[in-house]
Amino acid sequence: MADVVVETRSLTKVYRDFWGRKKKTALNALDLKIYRGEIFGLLGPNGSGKTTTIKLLLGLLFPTSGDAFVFGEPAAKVEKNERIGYLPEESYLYRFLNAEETLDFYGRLFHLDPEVRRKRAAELIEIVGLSADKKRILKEYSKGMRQRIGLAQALINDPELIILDEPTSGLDPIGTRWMKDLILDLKKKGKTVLMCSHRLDDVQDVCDRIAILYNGDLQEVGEVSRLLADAARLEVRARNVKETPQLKADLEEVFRKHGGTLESVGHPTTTLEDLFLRIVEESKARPGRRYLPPVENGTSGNGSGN
Ligand SMILES: Nc1ncnc2c1ncn2[C@@H]1O[C@H](COP(=O)(O)OP(=O)(O)OP(=O)(O)O)[C@@H](O)[C@H]1O
Repeated sequence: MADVVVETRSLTKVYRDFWGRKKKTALNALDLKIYRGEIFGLLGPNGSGKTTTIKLLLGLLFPTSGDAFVFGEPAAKVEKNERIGYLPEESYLYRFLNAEETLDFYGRLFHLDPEVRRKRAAELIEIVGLSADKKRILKEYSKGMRQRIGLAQALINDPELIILDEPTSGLDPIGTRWMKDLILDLKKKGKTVLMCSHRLDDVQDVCDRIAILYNGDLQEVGEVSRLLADAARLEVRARNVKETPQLKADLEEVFRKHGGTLESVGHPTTTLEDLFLRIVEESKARPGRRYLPPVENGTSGNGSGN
C-alpha cells in the first residue's frame, strides 16, 4: 500500500467578510490523496481554489469544515512544514539580500547548522544555475532568476514534500526545460511534488497524476496517461518506410480487415520546445550559424550558415 503524504477529507473553505457573512465557497468538500514519490498536478482556471488548497495544507488557513493531513499530521500543525518546501507564485524574497544571504537566512529559519547551511546553499546555487550571480542582490535579478533562487529556497531544508505554485512562470524555454528536469530529478530522489500550473504542456510532461478543480469542486482526478489516452484510436509508428500511395492502399486494406478505418499516414511532429532547444544548442555549438532558406531542389538549408 503506497504511503499517503497528503490527504484531504471533505475539505471545505468558505471565505467570509468582516461581518462573518459568506463571501465565497473557495473549496467544496475536497477528497484527495497524494502518494509518496509522485508528481501531482493541481489544475483549474483562475479562482478555482488551488491556492486556497495549498494554504490549507500549509496551515496558513483554517478549513471551514473537513480535514487536511500532511505526513499523517493535521495540516494546522505547523511543525510539519519543516518537512515541506514551498515555492509560492509571487516572489516574497528580500530584495536587498544576495543569493547566498537569502539561502543562509532561510537555512537559519530551519535551524540548520552553519556548516550544513553553507554547504547546502553552495550546492543549491550550483543546481539552480546562479553561481555567476550569487553575489548580486535579488533586486537586480530577472523574473527567471528570481524563480531559480525561489526554488533553491524551497529546497534548503531538504524537504520530503515540495509544493510548487506556477514553477515555470517567467522562465524561457531553456529555463522551463531545466525546471521540468529538476522536478523529475526530485521524484527520482523519492520526493513528492505537488504543483499548480496553468502551463498544461508542462504539467503533461512531468505529472504522474492530476486533479482538476472548477469553482471549488473537484471535477476529475487520475493518471495523466490514462486521462489522455484516446481509446477509440490506435497509433502505429514505423521506421524506414517511404510514404507512397501503395503503402496507403495496403494499410487501408489491413485496417479494413480488422474492422477499422485508416485515418491518416504522415510524419509525426516534434514539439516546439524540442525544436527551440535543438536550435539553441546548435547555435551554441556552431557560432555563426544562420538560417538559410531552402535551396531550389527543395532541400532545407537550415543551419548550414558557415
Ligand atoms: N481572502 C479571501 N477573501 C475572499 N475571497 C477569497 C480570498 N482568497 C481567495 N478568495 C476567493 O476564493 C476563490 C478561490 O481562490 P484561489 O486563490 O484559491 O484560486 P486559484 O485557483 O489559486 O486561482 P489562480 O489560478 O488565479 O491563482 C476565488 O473566487 C477567490 O476570489
